[in-house]
Amino acid sequence: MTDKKKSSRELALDILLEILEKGDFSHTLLNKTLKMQNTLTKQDRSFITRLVEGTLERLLTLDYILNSYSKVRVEKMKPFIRNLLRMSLYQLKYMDQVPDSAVCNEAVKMAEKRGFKSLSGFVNGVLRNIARDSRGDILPGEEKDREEYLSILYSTPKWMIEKWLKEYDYETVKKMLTAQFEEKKHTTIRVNLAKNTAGELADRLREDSIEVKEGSYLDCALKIQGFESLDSIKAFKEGRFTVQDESSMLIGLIAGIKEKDYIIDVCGAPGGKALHGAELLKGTGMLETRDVTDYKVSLIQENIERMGFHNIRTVKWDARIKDEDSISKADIVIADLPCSGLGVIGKKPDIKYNMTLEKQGELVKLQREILSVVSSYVKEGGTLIYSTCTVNRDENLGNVEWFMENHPFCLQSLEDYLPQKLSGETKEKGYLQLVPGIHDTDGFFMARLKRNIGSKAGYSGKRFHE
Ligand SMILES: C[S@@+](CC[C@H](N)C(=O)[O-])C[C@H]1O[C@@H](n2cnc3c(N)ncnc32)[C@H](O)[C@@H]1O
Repeated sequence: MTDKKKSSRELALDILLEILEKGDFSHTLLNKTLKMQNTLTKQDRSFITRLVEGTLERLLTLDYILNSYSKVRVEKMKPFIRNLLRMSLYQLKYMDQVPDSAVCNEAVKMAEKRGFKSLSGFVNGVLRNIARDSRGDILPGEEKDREEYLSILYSTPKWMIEKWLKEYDYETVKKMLTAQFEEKKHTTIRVNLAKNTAGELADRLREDSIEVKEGSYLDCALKIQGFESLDSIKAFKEGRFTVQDESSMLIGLIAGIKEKDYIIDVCGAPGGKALHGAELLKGTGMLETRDVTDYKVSLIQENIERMGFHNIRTVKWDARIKDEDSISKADIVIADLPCSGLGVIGKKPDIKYNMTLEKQGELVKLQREILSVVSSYVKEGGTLIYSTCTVNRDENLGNVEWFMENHPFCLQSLEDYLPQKLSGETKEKGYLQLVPGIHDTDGFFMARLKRNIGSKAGYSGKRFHE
C-alpha cells in the first residue's frame, strides 16, 4: 500500500479489494491508507475517497449494470477484475468530470499491470459497451416490483427495503434511501462551551481557511468543511470542539442534566455523549462512562484529555453484568446501545451490506439484556435515556414498549427539552425517531424514561427474550 508508484486509482482499488473481498471496515481502512500516503495531494485524497466511498455505496447498482452487459456474472469474476470493473463503472456513471475514454484506458492499463493481460480485452469491451450504450435506464421497473426497483436504484438490500416499507410510508422510504447519497461535504461539530463560544470557535476556524456554517438545530453545533484532516486543525487539538452529529447532541438535552447530578453512561466510547454530559454538569457532579474493552475505554480517555474535563471518569465494564455497587445510585443513566447502525449508512456504507435480519434480532436481545441490567442503576424518580443510531422499529420503539411492560418506568415528554424547530409528533409521548431525508441529521432514536417513585429496582422477569 505504500508503493509510491501506485496511481490514485490503484490505491483506491487496493482499498476496495480489502473491504469487499476481506471484509475490512471501510472508514478505518480508508483513513489509515490516506494517512500513510504522505505524498498525495489534497486532490488525490478526495479523488480516492470519492472512488472508494462511491463504489461502496453504489455497489448493488453497479453489479446489476455489469451483469446486464457481461456474459460472466460479477460473482464469478476474478476479485481483481470484478472490483476494477465496479470502480471504473462508478466513474463512468457518477463522475462526469472524468472522460469515458480515460476511464476505459486506465482500467485496461491496470489490468495489464497487475497480471491480467489476457482479461484486458474483456474489461475494455464491457466498459466501452456500457459507455457507448444509449439504452439509458436499464433498471427494473418501479411498477413491476417496487422493492426490487428501490433495492437496485438505491443500492440497498431488498430485505431492508421490505422491512422499512412495513414501518414507513413509500415516500419516506424513498427519502431515507436518497439521503444516503447526499454529498457529505461538511462535518458536524459540537463546540466545547467550557473553552469557547460558537462565535469564537467559528472565527478561529475561519482564520485557518475552514468554511463554517451554523448547525441545523442547536447553537452549540457548527458545520465545517475545507480541511484536510481533524488532526491538522489547531482548535481540534486544543479540545475546542469535538465531532458529533446533532442527533447525538440531543441526548445531552433530553437527559435534563442538572448541576451535581451523578450520571452513568453504560456504552460510552468514543465519548461523544459522555463529554457533552460532563460539559452540561458545568464543572459539578460526576459522569462515569463505561465501555467493554481497554481499547474502547482508551478512546474515551483520549477525548477526555483533549477536551479537558475533570468531572468525568472511565471504567471498563461489560454492561450485561450487573454492577451491584451502582444499584439505585444514578440520577441519570445513558444507554446509547450497540445497534444495527442503519441511521448512518450514508457515512458508513458497508453497514447496509453486512447487516442481516438475524443480526438485528440478536441486537434486540442484547439491547433488552443491557436495558434490564442498567435500568436498575437509576434512582427512584431518576431518568433512563435510551438511544440508538438506527431506524429499525424493533430496536427502537419496539424495545421501549417491551421495556415498559417489564420494568417500573414510564415515558416522559421531550417537549421541554428539544428545539421547537425539530419536528416530530411523538416528542410529547417521550420518544423521537429521526429519519435521514426528513430531519437534517443522522437516523437516530431517543426515548426518555422515568423510574416510578416507590418502585423496586430491576426487571420484573416476565418476558425477556421474546
Ligand atoms: C453506539 S456506540 C456508543 C457511542 C457513544 N455513546 C458516544 O456517544 O460516543 C455503542 C458502544 O457500545 C459498546 N459496547 C458494545 N457491547 C458492550 C457491552 N456489552 N458493554 C459495554 N459496552 C458495550 C461498543 O464498544 C460501542 O462503543
